[in-house]
Amino acid sequence: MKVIFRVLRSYYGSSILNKYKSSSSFMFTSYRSSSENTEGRTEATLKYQNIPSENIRNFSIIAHVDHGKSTLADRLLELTNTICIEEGKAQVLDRLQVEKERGITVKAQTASLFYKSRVDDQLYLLNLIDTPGHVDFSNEVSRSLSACQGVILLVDANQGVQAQTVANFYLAFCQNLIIVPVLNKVDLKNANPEKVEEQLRVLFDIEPETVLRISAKQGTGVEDLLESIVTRLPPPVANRQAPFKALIFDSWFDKYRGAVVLIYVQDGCVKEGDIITTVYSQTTYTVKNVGILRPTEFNTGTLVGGQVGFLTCNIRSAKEAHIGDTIHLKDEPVEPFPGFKPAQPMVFAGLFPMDQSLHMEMKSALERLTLNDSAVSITTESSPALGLGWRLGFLGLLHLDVFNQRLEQEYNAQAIMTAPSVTYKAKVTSKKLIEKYGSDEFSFSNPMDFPDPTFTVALYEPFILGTIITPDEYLGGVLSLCMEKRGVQKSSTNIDNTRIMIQCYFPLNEIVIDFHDTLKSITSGFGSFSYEDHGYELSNLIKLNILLNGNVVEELGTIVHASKAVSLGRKMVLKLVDMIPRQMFQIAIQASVKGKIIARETLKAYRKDVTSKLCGKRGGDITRKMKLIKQQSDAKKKMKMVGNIEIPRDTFINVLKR
Ligand SMILES: Nc1nc2c(ncn2[C@@H]2O[C@H](COP(=O)(O)OP(=O)(O)OP(=O)(O)O)[C@@H](O)[C@H]2O)c(=O)[nH]1
Repeated sequence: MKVIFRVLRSYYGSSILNKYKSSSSFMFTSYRSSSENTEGRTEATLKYQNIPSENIRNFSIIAHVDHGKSTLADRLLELTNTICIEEGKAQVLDRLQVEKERGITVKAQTASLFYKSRVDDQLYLLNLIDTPGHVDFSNEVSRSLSACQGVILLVDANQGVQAQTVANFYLAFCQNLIIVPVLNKVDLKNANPEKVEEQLRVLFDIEPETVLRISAKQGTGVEDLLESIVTRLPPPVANRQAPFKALIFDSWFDKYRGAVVLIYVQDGCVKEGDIITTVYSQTTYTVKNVGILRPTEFNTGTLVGGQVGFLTCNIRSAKEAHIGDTIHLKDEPVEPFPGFKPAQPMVFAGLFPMDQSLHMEMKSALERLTLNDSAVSITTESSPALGLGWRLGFLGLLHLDVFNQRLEQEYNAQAIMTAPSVTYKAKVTSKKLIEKYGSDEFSFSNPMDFPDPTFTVALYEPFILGTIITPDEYLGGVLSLCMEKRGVQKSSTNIDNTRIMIQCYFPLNEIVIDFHDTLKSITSGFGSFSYEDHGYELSNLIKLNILLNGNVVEELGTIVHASKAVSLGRKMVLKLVDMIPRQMFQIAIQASVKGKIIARETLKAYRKDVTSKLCGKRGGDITRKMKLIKQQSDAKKKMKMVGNIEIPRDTFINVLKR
């Protein structure tokens, strides 16, 4: 997936560069204070290349959302004189507008820092990869980790271990990375480092004496952390004499230079002008630029074993820059890296232009945005009510929301996004469907593709394993919420004397819309949630249809578990009565399952004569009459005719919102 929010690099580039005027007294002062000076650059480049792989540390900071990763990254960049942060301008690695507005990291960013150890007086190259904390972007985390030998596990000393801390710990642990546990925000009045150390001991077997305490905001303890990175994390294992072998672990699109790929060089060396081949796509390119990120691009002309940096080679489509692919020199093949599990979209939604005449503009905006976000899946879709559009697949709701916001902010594209749904699977006996899908088992996410029950052998829905951490006092409310969402408890663990961790299996459909928000509100903001995929399970699913005056409205159909059909049907017809404007005839609004009506409301007839109020004194003014009729006809454009019934376009989305 390539949410390449980094296209914005070009927007922020110059201002960031200005910000980075360093007042360093460190060994790179010469090149930074004279960064335009070729001699200075060459000297710096040489020093950079001469760093042996034993003096390189590739690491990530992993943590629950808001525990301070980006603030710590700022502090590390500042302390190593990589940048000079102006007051009030924090989180320099969060560059996208959405990141700045929402205060969250969406896209992992990389920065190379030079650090002179106080202990052995040697120069180290530290490659820091900042990662997003939200569960929707965990594929960014696991990708970043593949270029690392160790991680800093950052935990807020006030909030303690949260659900995403657990998920991230296991991601790093399963990749055999060395973990440096760090408690952040120790400056806070309510910080309780001893208690959080105990949680780390209970949950992860981490000895309290190995835990560092810092305040990323104030800088306390961050120098000791830099020293620990050098002493506790291992260097990469690299053979610079072997043939060149590198892993692509990230990429973004630059309209002038094509895809810019981030690589981890395991062996050998690559330089500008080299001819390289990618193993997966079997394409050959000439290397144009090679360098490191500080955190903006700094050309070094070469990258050697153990290093992390960028490379451009005129890759015209981000799809060619396959994440997880291996690069080698042409005619010098190597054993490829195992690669990554591709990002699996979990949540789907239809996207339609507000105005069908803007279809082409929307198409081009989508193409550009999905180039930079390869986790978004896209297929075309058409709906009689909403026109031509697309069906998009996202990693989660936040991903969907961020995508929608970026589409509007960066491409000025006004879209209607339908209510999110998940992908179901069906096993059928219908010859027509077997022919259509090429198998008796197929996946579908659109209720319009729900197979006829007469020819359906089985239906399956996606499940997840959810981890919830909550203070004890909210346990009752949390368990009721889990039951309401069809959760089945797997385990519960007391992580200290006030908090508990519960693991439950849930149908993804139940948690996709508002689970996280409800959990936050019933736990007064103290509960946290993260989830991982748990495959498909057999489920008693049915299709709920909505009928207007006896005609089924396909766009209002939805897939639901049989146990919830009646309550959902009731809720939908009640909402529709409020949403559909009264018309000149009575409308029967019904919900049905397998042809049986399960809920009904009636919308009374009403004729709106917009000119009636013009009777009386000003009744004869024709221009005013025309104006009102025009206003009414403009409003009608926002309506959709279904049979002879007018429905406001946004009804299709709002009725399914819970
Ligand atoms: N008091 C105090 N506040 C801190 C400290 N470190 C970070 N914060 C604050 O905590 C909030 C979250 O910090 P971020 O650095 O954005 O957290 P993050 O982990 O990068 O968040 P995501 O990118 O959304 O995952 C910000 O308001 C910071 O100013 C600290 O050491 N002390």
